[in-house]
Amino acid sequence: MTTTRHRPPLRIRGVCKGYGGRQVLRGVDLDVPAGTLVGVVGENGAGKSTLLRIAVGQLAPDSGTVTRTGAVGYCPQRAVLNDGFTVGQHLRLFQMAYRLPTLERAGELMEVLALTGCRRQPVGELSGGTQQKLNLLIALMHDPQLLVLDEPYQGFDWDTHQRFWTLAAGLRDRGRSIIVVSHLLHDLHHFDVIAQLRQGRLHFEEADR
Ligand SMILES: Nc1ncnc2c1ncn2[C@@H]1O[C@H](COP(=O)(O)OP(=O)(O)OP(=O)(O)O)[C@@H](O)[C@H]1O
Repeated sequence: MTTTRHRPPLRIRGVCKGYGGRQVLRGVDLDVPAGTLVGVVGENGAGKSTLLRIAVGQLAPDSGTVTRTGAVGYCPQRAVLNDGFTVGQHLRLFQMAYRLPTLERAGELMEVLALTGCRRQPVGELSGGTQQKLNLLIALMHDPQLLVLDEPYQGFDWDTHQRFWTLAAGLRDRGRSIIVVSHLLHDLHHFDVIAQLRQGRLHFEEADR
């Protein structure tokens, strides 16, 4: 019998999904245990974003099951931000949504991602890479158990890109479960497990670390 104690924070079993008769996912199984950094790779259109949207519950599968335990942080491929609100207003909005007593963790992440100077700027005036930093910060600021990150570092400069990986490794070492969609070959060594999406199924390899 599977008990909650042994269940990984994310378990996906037999997930299938198609759009208008075109089958994209054909029976995906995935466990993301605590303290694991999983990379999801695959060619354009393979279904990576579809899988992540199903993993967080934003999209329903046609069949199969998804079980999650604990809080989830989701960084979508395209930032869902309001151009007219400042960075600080976004933080306060999500502080309420996540019911956080303080913005202490958000402040630490602002430092790590070099966002501190942007607090009063409206999002519509930020560069694409800076908007993406905020998109990522919003996924992390409640310190969730499960992190589901869809190409989270698009548009980051090299320094921020490196800091992202240090941050992700630190979270993994604190027992968080992390999935990252990546297109970048030089990032693969950061993963504990690489899951390649091919013809609607995941093919796994242990990463060389
Ligand atoms: N809402 C939708 N309606 C119809 N087709 C869709 C929809 N969303 C995705 N698709 C199609 O499903 C397939 C998988 O898309 P998805 O975005 O999941 O792939 P991906 O692996 O994330 O691609 P990329 O690497 O380009 O981001 C693509 O052929 C895409 O056109």
